[in-house]
Amino acid sequence: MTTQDAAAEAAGSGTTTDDGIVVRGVTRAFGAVQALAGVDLEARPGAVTALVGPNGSGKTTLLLVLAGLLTPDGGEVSVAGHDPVTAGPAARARTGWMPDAFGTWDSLTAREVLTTFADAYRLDRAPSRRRIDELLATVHLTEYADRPASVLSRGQKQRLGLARALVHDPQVLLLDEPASGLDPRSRVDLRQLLRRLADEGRTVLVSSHVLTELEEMSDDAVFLSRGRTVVPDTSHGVTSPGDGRRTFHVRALSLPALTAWLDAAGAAWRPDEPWTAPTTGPGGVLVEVNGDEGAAALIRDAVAGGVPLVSAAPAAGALERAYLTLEEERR
Ligand SMILES: Nc1ncnc2c1ncn2[C@@H]1O[C@H](COP(=O)(O)OP(=O)(O)OP(=O)(O)O)[C@@H](O)[C@H]1O
Repeated sequence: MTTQDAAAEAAGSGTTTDDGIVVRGVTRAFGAVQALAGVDLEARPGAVTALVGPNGSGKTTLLLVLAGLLTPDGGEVSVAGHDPVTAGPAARARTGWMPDAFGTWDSLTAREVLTTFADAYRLDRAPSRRRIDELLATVHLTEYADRPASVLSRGQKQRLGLARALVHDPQVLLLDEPASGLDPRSRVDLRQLLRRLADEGRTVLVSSHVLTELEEMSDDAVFLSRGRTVVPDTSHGVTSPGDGRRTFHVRALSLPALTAWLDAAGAAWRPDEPWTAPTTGPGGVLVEVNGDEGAAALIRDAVAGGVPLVSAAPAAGALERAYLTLEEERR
């Protein structure tokens, strides 16, 4: 069985294999502040899982626990099949960690920074040298490979931090606000890279406040509020995270033709905005589909059925709407 097969099987069965992340009832306090108050989370291989929550909800604390950099007070954690506390070296060997701000040693070159980490992971020198060259190219820092890290801009340091997280070819990637400081082109590159890593069967857990960006790259979402996992109110049409269903915005030259076809096909749809009067012209609706395959089937069948489709794309804003249903103030 390939990694992808295993990932598909895990996704299909709703269980997480040893290549994913499982968190059960994890707690962690800092003095009187209960940063994690019982977090449950599963992130599956082959998927990008978004970690979403207001300031102070515990995202960084949770990622530090998963990276083995902070010991939880209680609960169970498994990262790529290992407990980061009791099997730290084994867990860290399979985990790539990218903090929200990557501190480098300014006197080292970009290449030396990566070589230092490769050495710390006890990787063989020759293959790791090749891998470091590839990673520097992947994050568009080849030009800076032999220049001191002190000359790197904030965004370039972030990209070096991403390469650092990947240096030992980890199964699980933990990224805390990876896009902060990145320019638009680098953000697109990051999205595509994370998508590719997930498609290769890796487990990617990424926290960000930029929900539109998370929406474009994530398959599942986990919401944190006051140190707990919460399930947002999905009664207003927000796609439930983790169930593989997605909302697509579908537009056609004739709204009546589109809705009549959707009704006949038994598809679940709703207006994309309040309708004040029946329209006979062009328009769009939001349709629930079962993953990308469901979307592809919908588009194919609608076109075959004579619906004059104009566009069909993942609906923006579902994560944001889910987020806004969380009844929590920032702390
Ligand atoms: N080292 C620490 N000492 C004391 N309190 C801490 C420490 N680290 C985190 N906290 C507290 O724990 C809570 C959770 O913080 P955390 O950084 O995990 O939140 P977050 O969701 O990552 O927030 P943000 O979105 O602002 O990055 C906050 O109330 C924070 O003040």
